[in-house]
Amino acid sequence: MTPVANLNAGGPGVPESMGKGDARVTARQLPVTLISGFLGSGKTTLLEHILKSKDHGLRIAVIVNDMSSINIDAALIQQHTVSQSKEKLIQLQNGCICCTLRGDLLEELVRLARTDAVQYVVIESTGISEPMQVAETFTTEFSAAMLEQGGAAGLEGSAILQEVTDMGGLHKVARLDTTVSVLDAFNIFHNFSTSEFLSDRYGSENIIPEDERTITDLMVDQIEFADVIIVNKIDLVDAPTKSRILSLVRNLNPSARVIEAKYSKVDVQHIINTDLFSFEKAVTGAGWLRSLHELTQREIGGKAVMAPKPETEEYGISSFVYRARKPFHPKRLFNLIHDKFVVLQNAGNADDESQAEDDSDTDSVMDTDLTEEATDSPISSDIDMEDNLDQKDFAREIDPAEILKNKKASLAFRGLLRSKGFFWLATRSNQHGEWSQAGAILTLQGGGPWFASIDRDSWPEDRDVVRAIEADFSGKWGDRRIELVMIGEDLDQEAISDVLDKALLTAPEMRRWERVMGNKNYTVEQAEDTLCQIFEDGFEEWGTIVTEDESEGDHNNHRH
Ligand SMILES: Nc1nc2c(ncn2[C@@H]2O[C@H](COP(=O)(O)OP(=O)(O)OP(=O)(O)O)[C@@H](O)[C@H]2O)c(=O)[nH]1
Repeated sequence: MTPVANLNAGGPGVPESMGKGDARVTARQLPVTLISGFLGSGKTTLLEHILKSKDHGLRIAVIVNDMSSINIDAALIQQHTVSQSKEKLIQLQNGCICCTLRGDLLEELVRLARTDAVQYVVIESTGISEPMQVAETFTTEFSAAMLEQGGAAGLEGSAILQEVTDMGGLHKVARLDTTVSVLDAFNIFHNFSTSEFLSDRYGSENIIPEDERTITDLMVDQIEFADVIIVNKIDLVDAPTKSRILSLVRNLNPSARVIEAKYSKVDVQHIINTDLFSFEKAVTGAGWLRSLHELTQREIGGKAVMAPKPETEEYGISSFVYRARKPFHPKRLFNLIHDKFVVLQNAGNADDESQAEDDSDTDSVMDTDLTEEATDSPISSDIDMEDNLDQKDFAREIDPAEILKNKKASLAFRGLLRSKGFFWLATRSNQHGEWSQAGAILTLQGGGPWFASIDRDSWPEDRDVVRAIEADFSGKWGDRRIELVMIGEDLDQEAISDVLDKALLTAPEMRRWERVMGNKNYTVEQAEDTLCQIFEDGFEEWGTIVTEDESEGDHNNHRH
């Protein structure tokens, strides 16, 4: 790395104190801008633009994955510094596949922070990384967890990890200032209508087998997480498409600064030293999801509905919240979604063995004598027989091309680009399900417990939080409910609500559900077993409930 002359005194990188006598103490926090974006979206073009720009007046160190891709001329090197690092996919214990910064990058950041040579760092992350996971690298918890698992994960540079942990985490020496996502305007809508996995597009040599992420999911992550979104290659789309894109991006991330660009030419002041990044904001989920709690009453289609404050309803992009205080019938939900979405279950927690066990468990439940509740009246009388599917149908595989066709042909779902929230399944009365759909891919997995199903002693202590929880309670079943935010183009709210309503328990089924849940002779397990016999449930097991404490820092577990 080349130290550079002409220090710009007084910039953000100037150390407050260099911790005399102890090389490990570093008082300054080196500000960092993290650039994400799909391959070919214009990240390298942006880096070159930043390096050439005189507007920031800073000496910047750029950390890239592939040095050959950046066209660095001698003049740029003189003013700045470029180093290379590789990100590496590792599997964390919680099953999450994280594209994280390797030890050598940590080392590089610590080293840069200790010198006066640079005042700012820009990291170009690979096209396949989720910015949230790179951002997590800047937390104390991450350094500690990585240190513990360093050996197993094959992580190099554990000496520096130890040092970073001792210092209290990377954030003591480096500060994430801004996260930027570069979007390729030409491809954005295409990326919403594909069922491709990353490995389909980028090949198995670049993507490890455990990586089950899809193109659409990754793009949505990159949009929803960013402080600044650069809609690049705007020259390649016509004016109406540009308006649709900007409207979609604003709906997906209302709090981001959205900038249109050609060849990534943006005012660098908008992406350097903005102080926009907040880890707290990032972990509480996408802006539009937070807006669940900032609802306004609006009139849509002649009906008064609660919906998030719309950023725009222009250009046909809009959003609304689907809500229900009844659970889904598992099989009817499955019938509704299985041929219109590629349904991924327990993403990142793939455990085929436990699934095999679960299957045998289900069989044994079916073989045992029905419990008292289940036998005291004919089960089928409450169920619409037309909806009955064989157990094996839950495992029916449909060609993704057919799924895409079906989704396009579905009045309810054809315009749906993104939906997210939580749901209540009749057979899983103590745990909420997490729903996240992006384009053709719908990911379903188990979340935390319903607060109504746990002792108040186990609730968070913070009064405001308790008040918020209580505000979600309604009637006998507490906070059990369905809340799904839908974002899309020319959304037919009535059609969506109608098909989802039809997947809920009917009134007689609900009475039956309530009888089982109200039966004091049942343990929790017996009640669930009984419900499983009444309402066929072939979805994969959700596994044990993750409590709020355990899931801290787990970006997938946005409860509110
Ligand atoms: N038409 C057009 N082309 C652009 C624009 N921005 C970048 N490009 C071109 O798109 C191609 C990819 O740009 P890069 O900057 O290399 O993209 P990247 O995101 O760094 O790509 P990877 O390094 O592969 O991840 C290059 O040929 C650029 O010249 C733009 O705004 N309009």
